Amino acid sequence: MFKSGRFVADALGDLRESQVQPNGVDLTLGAIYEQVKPGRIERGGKTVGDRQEIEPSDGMYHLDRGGYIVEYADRVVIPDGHIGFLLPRSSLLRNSCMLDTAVWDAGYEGRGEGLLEVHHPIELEAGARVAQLVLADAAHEGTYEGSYQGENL
Ligand SMILES: O=c1ccn([C@H]2C[C@H](O)[C@@H](COP(=O)(O)OP(=O)(O)OP(=O)(O)O)O2)c(=O)[nH]1
Repeated sequence: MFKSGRFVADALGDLRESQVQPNGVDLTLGAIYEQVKPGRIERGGKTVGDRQEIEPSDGMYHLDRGGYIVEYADRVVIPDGHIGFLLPRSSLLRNSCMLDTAVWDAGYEGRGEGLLEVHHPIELEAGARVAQLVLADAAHEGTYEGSYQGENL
């Protein structure tokens, strides 16, 4: 069963009321990076490629077509007994953009990242709501202990 937005908000704490939605909470734009060096994914490990931060002008990002790493401004906590899914705000889709996301594991805590695909130039304000996090009940063995634990805190 998916939890209510209020439940998700209580799990994360420290959110603006405008971020609380009926079925989840909206995450906001913290920083945007452009990858400049290749990463590497091996059978036993991985490396994230170097990136350069893009600076907003007067608080606004003016993005051309391309792929960008987005860091969310909000600290996410996935409580035991749950799994998180992050979905793009539909206004991004309606503006020819997509946010690609993965599974948020039980026990993860941090300011996570996603891939923003810009298929038509767009302007995004720092702190704008860009995605919605939902939580569902889930069985799991152990909790997240990977290299992204505690990232960007
Ligand atoms: O869109 C997403 C989805 C998940 N995460 C966070 C939460 C998740 O628990 C953590 C690790 O995700 P995943 O397990 O998919 O990463 P991995 O590449 O398999 O790394 P690891 O080996 O550390 O598990 O990253 C994000 O920041 N963005």
